[in-house]
Amino acid sequence: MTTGELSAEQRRIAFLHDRLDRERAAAQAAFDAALKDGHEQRWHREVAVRTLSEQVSRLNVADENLCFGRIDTTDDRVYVGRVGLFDTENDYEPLLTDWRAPAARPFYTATAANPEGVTLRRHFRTKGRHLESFHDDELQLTSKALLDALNAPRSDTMRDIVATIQAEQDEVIRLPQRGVLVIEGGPGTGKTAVALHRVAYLLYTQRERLSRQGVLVVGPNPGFLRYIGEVLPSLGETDVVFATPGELFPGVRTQREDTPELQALKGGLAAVDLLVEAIADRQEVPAEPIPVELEDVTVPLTAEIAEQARERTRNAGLKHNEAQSVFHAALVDALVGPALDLIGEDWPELAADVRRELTGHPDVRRAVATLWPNLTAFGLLADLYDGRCFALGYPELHRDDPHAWTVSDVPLLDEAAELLGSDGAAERRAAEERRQAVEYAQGVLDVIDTDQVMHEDELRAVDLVDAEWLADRHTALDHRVLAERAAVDREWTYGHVVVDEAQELSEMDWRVLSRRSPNRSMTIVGDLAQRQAEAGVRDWRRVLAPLARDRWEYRRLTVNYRTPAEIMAYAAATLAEVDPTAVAPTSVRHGEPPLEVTGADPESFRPTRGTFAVISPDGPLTPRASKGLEFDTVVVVDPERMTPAERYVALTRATRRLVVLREVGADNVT
Ligand SMILES: Nc1ncnc2c1ncn2[C@@H]1O[C@H](COP(=O)(O)OP(=O)(O)OP(=O)(O)O)[C@@H](O)[C@H]1O
Repeated sequence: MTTGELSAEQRRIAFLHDRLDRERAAAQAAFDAALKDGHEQRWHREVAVRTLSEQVSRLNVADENLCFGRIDTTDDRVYVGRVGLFDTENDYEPLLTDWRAPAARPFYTATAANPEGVTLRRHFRTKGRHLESFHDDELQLTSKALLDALNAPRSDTMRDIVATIQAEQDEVIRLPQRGVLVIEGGPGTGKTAVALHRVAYLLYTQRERLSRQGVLVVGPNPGFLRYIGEVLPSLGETDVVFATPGELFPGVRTQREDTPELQALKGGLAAVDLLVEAIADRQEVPAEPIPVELEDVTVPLTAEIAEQARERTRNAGLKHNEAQSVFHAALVDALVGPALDLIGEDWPELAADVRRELTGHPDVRRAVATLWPNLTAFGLLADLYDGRCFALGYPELHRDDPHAWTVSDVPLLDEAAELLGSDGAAERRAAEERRQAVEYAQGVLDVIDTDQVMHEDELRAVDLVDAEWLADRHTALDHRVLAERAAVDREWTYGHVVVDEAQELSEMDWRVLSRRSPNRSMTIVGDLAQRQAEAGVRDWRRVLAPLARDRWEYRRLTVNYRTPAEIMAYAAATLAEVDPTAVAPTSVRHGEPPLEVTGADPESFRPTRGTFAVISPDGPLTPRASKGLEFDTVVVVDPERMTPAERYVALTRATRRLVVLREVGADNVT
């Protein structure tokens, strides 16, 4: 690196920052103008405001590490960065190429064996707008830039890896979005990083469609979602919904986890049959006849009559709630004959009169509400856990507070909602929202109409549009952020779904996800050797067969970017306990061997620099909660009290130093 070359590159980078500033100023000015624009129709203005504000935020995050690389081929030079910048005065020549664009690809994939025409690959190290240094690699696999990135101390949140994506990762990131993609790899192979960069890549290539439907990223717990939450915004992407499996049913608050046995029971496919039974159990026949007091006679609604109506209704094959009106009609049908017998007279209109009286009769309505009640998913499950489970032969489902929802209840709630069908609440809510929208629109039109004194031949707003039409336009452009709209709508379907730590999900969880992704465009990320949940995945094929039939691809990542080789070698014995045939990923870095100590205070290992965690079966960070996370220094307390899979996860969280601590009392663990 000569001084002349460095200053030439410095000038280039300063020039790119200057361009970025100009583009940002132009986007900001257009955004301000769109906000103030009173002439443009409201919905056009709102679309413009939204698009421009997204553009401004995308350009805002590009300041840090704007340009991080350059590739030269025999006839071209490409600067690679976080966003694309173009020379508007020169036929839109690219000045900086977005890392996701095809032209940037050789930056990640060229190797000495397969240079793809690349004669030079240069990595820049910048601080703010200043270029501190650069280095050229000889297209070797582990470049200095990668090692610098991996050796840097970690922070509380994961960072993006755009500057150092490796070839095997790049291939996965850019795979076309067809069907389901499973990415498997050992600890630290960058599965999470790759899945998130893949989301950014898909949003770049299909922004229009994906930002309308949104992308859902499912992670194991809120701590993990906080840890990965900054990666996509740092890449300028915000239309992404993050959720844990326990948050996938709108309105549920999960307070705890079930025992492993209950998780297995609730997570297996047999739970669908259990719910079907529980619903059937709510379609009752009366123990004692229910009197229906007609004007002239009292007809007993007997068990036989109810049974007859129930069979007819069940044969109609509708969902429970949607079948309630069928049951009502069937019950009336079944009551007409006995009523006529009791009246003991017969004239042509009598049957029709009796039928009319029965149909509107409050006793019949009340009987319908008892024998075939309208049910919510919450109501069905709470009633099951409260006591009905005994009669159904599942006493273990009983709990004192039936409303204390657990994470494994969530797929049951979703399945129940699916089986029950609409209870009418959503329709009633939608009708009320619609009524309010029309009322509001009418108010707007009234104001416009009275505000302006017009000549009588002039067309007025109310001559051109009516409140219904205006309300339609308003509803079509619902500008709540996508995450807010999706979170409250159980039937929301996403353009793409990413599932991280996917090995933990039960068969019932997969059914929920398949309902959120009817086009089955999914990226599934996991490692079977790290599975801790009893009801989790043991074989990808078993999960994927009902989900995607044969429309899925499988890719494996093989290089460990987190854990030094010495720590991986130590964890190998545990991996063999989990699965003797499993192969550990190859670490890129070396470091110190793990330290084994007995009876010390875990806090005494807290380093002066970098992140630190104590992973213990008693917490505060349990092996389960440490899934997917990493820390510079990790103390693993009493690994023998962990299952092999828990121990494997705990031992592979350290980026630098691992201490294995035995025989400390729980009191010592803070
Ligand atoms: N190409 C890369 N350049 C720089 N850092 C990388 C690269 N690939 C992965 N890393 C880093 O390696 C670490 C591990 O990555 P990540 O958490 O995505 O792995 P994982 O496969 O999901 O691990 P686990 O299965 O243990 O959860 C992270 O700090 C990530 O930023």
